Amino acid sequence: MTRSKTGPVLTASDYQHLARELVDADVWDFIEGGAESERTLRANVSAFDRLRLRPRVMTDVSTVDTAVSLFGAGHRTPIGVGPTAYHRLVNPEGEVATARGASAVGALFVVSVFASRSLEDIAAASDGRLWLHLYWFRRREVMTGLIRRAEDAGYTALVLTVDAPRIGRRWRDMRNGFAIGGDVAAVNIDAAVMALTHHSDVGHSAIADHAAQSFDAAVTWADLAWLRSQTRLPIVLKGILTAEDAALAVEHGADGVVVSNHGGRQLDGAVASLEALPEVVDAVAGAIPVLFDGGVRRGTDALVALALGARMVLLGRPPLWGLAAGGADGVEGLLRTTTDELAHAMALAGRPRLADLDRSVLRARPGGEL
Ligand SMILES: Cc1cc2nc3c(=O)[nH]c(=O)nc-3n(C[C@H](O)[C@H](O)[C@H](O)COP(=O)(O)O)c2cc1C
Ligand SMILES: CC(C)CC(=O)C(=O)O
Repeated sequence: MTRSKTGPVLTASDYQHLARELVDADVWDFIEGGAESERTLRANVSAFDRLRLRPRVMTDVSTVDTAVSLFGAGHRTPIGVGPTAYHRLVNPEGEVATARGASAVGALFVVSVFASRSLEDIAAASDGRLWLHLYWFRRREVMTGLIRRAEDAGYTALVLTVDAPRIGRRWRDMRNGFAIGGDVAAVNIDAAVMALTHHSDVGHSAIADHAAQSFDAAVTWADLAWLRSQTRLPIVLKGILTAEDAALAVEHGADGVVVSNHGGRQLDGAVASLEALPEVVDAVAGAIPVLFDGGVRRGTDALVALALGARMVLLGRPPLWGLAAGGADGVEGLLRTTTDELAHAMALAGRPRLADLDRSVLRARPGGEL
């Protein structure tokens, strides 16, 4: 077990405290921060406090099964690593260490298009549960090149993030003049395309300036047909928060959606992820899997999202805390801890299989709503 100066590392919050000591202040702000006044960032976490669990008893919980399959592939836990950019900001091995940690627990790892290690090196370190995340670049050949490489390296799905036609106004990054430091880079994309990300200018976020230059903000639902024509891999849309968009995603042939507000980093004031989950699940009505991210910090949070209809839960910041605190072992420890907490909660809630998790597990606190 990992130990810190103050005792054993038992929870995601313990990893967070360890990581904070080790990460440069501007990088810490980049990781922890959200858009503008960070209302949505806070709401993502506090939304879980409004629900209570309704445990059932005497249901034989002698074995608890957390295995789940998606698009024909098995995962040992429904808790995966969501796409986050530039893992080398917190550990020299970067995404290669993350892949090793995720593989050790049989968890999905969604690799960011802004990964700081090559897609091929990450694949070589993984036991194969990898998806590739994409933004929609103005230069579509950047996307097609990445898709070919991901297919060749054995990535099994694409995650297109649709909530970032531009990057949210992240005041911390703007004040810090945050830019990506010299020896860290988005190595899977042509350096000329990424040049602006290294340009520090107080009052500006370099990653926001880069996105304004290179992301295609004109994309509409009709464009999805082009992406569909480029690959046979399942396409999952990340950043869906409404029933309307969930229905459009199904109509336009998406293979899955991720209910997400990008960890409160895009539209400040947007609905908390957890609040949006029921309407998206209802609108999709079982047609495609619904995944979830935002504010999951404990196994019981994952249990709540799964009970509301998520098939899988992704973590954004917590794996970065694990990676900063302990490299591959830290990622493994963080994911194992959170999965163990989930299994424990399933046993004590009297629901030993993921299929047993439904809305009957939950009730709103008095005065609240589901
Ligand atoms: C440092 C950092 C980098 C991120 N990079 C990306 C990214 O490249 N693409 C993306 O779709 N989402 C990105 N996200 C958002 C996460 O995928 C995820 O939606 C969010 O962090 C989930 O919330 P959580 O941190 O509360 O778990 C990033 C988040 C953080 C904290
Ligand atoms: C480099 C950024 C554009 C990655 C991202 O999506 C984020 O920081 O939230």
